[in-house]
Amino acid sequence: MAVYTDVAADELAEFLKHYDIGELLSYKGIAEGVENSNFLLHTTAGSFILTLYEKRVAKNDLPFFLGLMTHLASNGISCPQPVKNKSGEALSTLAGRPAAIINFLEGVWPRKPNATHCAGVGEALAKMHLAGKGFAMSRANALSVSGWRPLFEQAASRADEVQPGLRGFIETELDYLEGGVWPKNLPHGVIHADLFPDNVFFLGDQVSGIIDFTFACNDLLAYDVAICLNAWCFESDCSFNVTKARALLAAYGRERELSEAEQKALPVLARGAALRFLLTRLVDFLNVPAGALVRPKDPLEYARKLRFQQGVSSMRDYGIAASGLVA
Ligand SMILES: Nc1ncnc2c1ncn2[C@@H]1O[C@H](COP(=O)(O)OP(=O)(O)OP(=O)(O)O)[C@@H](O)[C@H]1O
Ligand SMILES: N[C@@H](CCO)C(=O)O
Repeated sequence: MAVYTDVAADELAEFLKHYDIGELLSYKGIAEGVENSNFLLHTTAGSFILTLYEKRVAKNDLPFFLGLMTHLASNGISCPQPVKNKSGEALSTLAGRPAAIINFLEGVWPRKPNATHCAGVGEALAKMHLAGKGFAMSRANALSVSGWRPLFEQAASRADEVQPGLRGFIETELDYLEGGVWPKNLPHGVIHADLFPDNVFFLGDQVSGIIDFTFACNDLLAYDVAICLNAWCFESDCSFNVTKARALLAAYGRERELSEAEQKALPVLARGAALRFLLTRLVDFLNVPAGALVRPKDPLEYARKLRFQQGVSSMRDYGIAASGLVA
C-alpha cells in the first residue's frame, strides 16, 4: 500500500466512534504497496489496518472484495476480516474515499523468497482456489487481455523514456496476445490476481495468511498460478529459478491438480501476466501523484520477465517435467 490520501487525527478519531474497536492510541501511514492508502491503527482494542480505496478500485467492487475475505475465512483460509461498524457495514467513507477497516494479520512477508516459501505460496494459492468455490458474487477481471491496450495507451507516448524501444516491444506483445492465443476453456473460479510476496505473510516457514484482495476476480485459475510463477520464481537479476518453480507447482498440484491443458497454457498465461504487471507499473511509474507517499515499482523488471517467457513454449522449456508437478 501507500498513502495518497491523508487523514487527520481528529477526523480519524471521529470516524472510529462508529466502530466498536476502542479508542485510537496511534496511527501511521504504511509506505509499502502502491495501490491504496493504508494506515496501521493502534487502539485500546488492538491493531487494525485502515484502507482508503484509490484510483484502480471501483466502489461497486468493494462488496466483492470484502465479501470474499469473509467467505474465504469461513472456508479455512487465513486472511484479514473486515470489521463492521455499529450499523453493521464493512464499507464506509473517510476523507472522501471509500474506506474499510480490517483486522491485523500476524506475520512477515518474505523479502527474499526461497523454495520453501514458494511451496508455501503454491499450497496457499491452491487452497484459496478450492475455498473460492461457492462464493456467490462474481467480478470480471478488468485487467485481463481486453484491459491491457487501454493501459498501454495511457503510457505509450512516454514508454521509450523508460527504455528505448519499450513502446514497440509492448505493442508487438499486445498484438500477439490479442491475436487469439489466449486460452478460453480452462477451469475458472475466484483468483487473487496479485499474490506477490508482499501479499503473503509467513511465521517461520509457514504461511500465516494472505492479504490484499483488491484485484481478486473470476478468471482462469491457471492465470493466478502464472502470476505467482513470475512473482516468486525469478532471482533479483531476473533469471528464472526452476527449483522455486518446481516447489511452487508441486505444492499447488498436491492440493489441486493442474490439468494437462492448464500446464500447456502456462507459458502463454505467464506472458500475459508479465505484460499485465509491466503495463500497470509503467503507467504508475509515469504518473506518480505529487505529494504521494509511494515507491513506484520497476516496470523493467517485468519487461525482463516477459522476455524470458517469450522464449518458453512448454513446461519442458522451464525445465519441468509433468511428473515434477505431483512430487
Ligand atoms: N491485514 C493486515 N495485517 C497486517 N499488515 C497489513 C495488513 N494489510 C496490509 N498490511 C500491511 O500493508 C502493506 C501493504 O498492503 P497491501 O499489499 O494490501 O497494499 P496495496 O496498496 O494494495 O499494495 P500492492 O497492491 O502494491 O501489493 C503490507 O505489505 C503490510 O505491511
Ligand atoms: N503487485 C503489483 C502491485 C499491485 O498491483 C506489482 O508488483 O506490480
